[in-house]
Amino acid sequence: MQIIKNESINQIKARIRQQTLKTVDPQVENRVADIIATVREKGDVALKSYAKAFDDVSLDVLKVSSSQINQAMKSVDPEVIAALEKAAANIRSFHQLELQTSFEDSPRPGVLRGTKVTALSAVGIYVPGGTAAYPSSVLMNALPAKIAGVKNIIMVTPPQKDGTNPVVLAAAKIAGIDSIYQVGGAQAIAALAYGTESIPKVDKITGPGNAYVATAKRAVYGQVAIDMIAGPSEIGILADDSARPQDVAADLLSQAEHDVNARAILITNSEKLAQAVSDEVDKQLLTLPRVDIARAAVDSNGFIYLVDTVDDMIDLMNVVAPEHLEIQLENAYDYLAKIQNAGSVFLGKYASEPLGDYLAGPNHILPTGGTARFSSALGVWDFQKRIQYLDYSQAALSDDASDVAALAREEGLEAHARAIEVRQS
Ligand SMILES: NC(=O)c1ccc[n+]([C@@H]2O[C@H](COP(=O)([O-])OP(=O)(O)OC[C@H]3O[C@@H](n4cnc5c(N)ncnc54)[C@H](O)[C@@H]3O)[C@@H](O)[C@H]2O)c1
Ligand SMILES: N[C@H](CO)Cc1c[nH]c[nH+]1
Ligand SMILES: [Zn+2]
Repeated sequence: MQIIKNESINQIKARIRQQTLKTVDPQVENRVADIIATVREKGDVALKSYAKAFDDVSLDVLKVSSSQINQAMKSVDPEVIAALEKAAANIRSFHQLELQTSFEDSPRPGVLRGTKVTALSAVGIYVPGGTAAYPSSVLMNALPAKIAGVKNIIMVTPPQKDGTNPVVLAAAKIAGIDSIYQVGGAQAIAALAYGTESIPKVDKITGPGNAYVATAKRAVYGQVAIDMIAGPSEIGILADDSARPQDVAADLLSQAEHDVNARAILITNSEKLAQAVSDEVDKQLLTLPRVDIARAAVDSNGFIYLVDTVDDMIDLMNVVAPEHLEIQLENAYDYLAKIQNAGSVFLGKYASEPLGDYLAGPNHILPTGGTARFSSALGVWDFQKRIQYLDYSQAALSDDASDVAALAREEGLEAHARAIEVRQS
């Protein structure tokens, strides 16, 4: 990892902003625009042809049958099923707390105001599956949608040579999802946004994916809703001399191994830790099965920033706005109040990031590329919407009529004023 030292805070901020811009690639944008246009024009034919081109899989049918799902459930190691069940229970209990409920008030006699919360009707959940299968992303996507009460959940995941990964199908079964299509990448997002002969069009698309998936979600926004830009994984770590280099390096690599475009950033006030972590990363890399992916990520997006104070460290990390933020400082909880921008925060030396990826309960579908400045973790709220309503009595309308009419005429909107006044006669 590159160690950046002897630079001013402003110089480092400029560097970080420059690196964040790199997460939007114009070449990927053009490729994705082309894929979306082709899926809109050719539907299932385009999906099957992209499955062959990008995933090297020839498909007759896109939908996974219920017998395949049931068979998968039986074929998976019971220990893995038990771990999935435990994760599902934790994710459910955490997300249950996010459920928004309807409310109403009556500010005075004759006036009733309210907000009715409903579930979205149809959502598409993207489960990544290019370089690895992600059963955990099935649970993270589907369980909040279920808690919200979404009736129609369509899951898409890239096709695999030997059929969809059985653990992914088992996770779908545990989450209660039975509408699963073998389609990935930008073409899957296009199919969910516009519909094809096999795949129904949805109201919102959620879920993580690589740069093609994230760029496609950005491109179809407006035609459908999206949850956020949840692209290649990122980790930012704030650590001082009290942290163990081997822990910090292991956690940096845990996200680097996701994608060649993953980002791994350490900000520290300790030169000793900076050097030790850099050495540890080089050492631990060599023993990872996904060494090529992790090395590419670390070489292009792995940085260690050395600054003077903990306040500077936090200030810079708020500019990075990482998907995951670990605080490996003494009394980590005390720093939480100063964190403005991060997808999810892991406090102290034992809250290692993969706990959140799999089991603890908070969601692992999180904003990347600096979008944690304005986006949040996937939650039940993403699958709910709100309808406001109003009820007035004749007397209450009379009380308010002249004020509404005055404001309407001030805006030059005479028909508005008359709609109120016609009820006075
Ligand atoms: N931010 C989050 O919340 C979060 C959570 C989990 C995973 N992730 C990220 O999800 C991603 C998973 O990536 P993945 O690649 O393994 O699976 P993926 O499902 O995201 O992407 C695979 C698909 O990408 C498309 N593709 C690949 N190369 C292409 C090319 N050259 N042109 C056009 N399309 C192409 C193919 O259709 C392929 O099926 C990683 O980046 C990981 O970091 C992010
Ligand atoms: N770290 C990923 C989010 O960036 C989530 C994940 C799934 N499996 C393992 N990790
Ligand atoms: Zn991960």
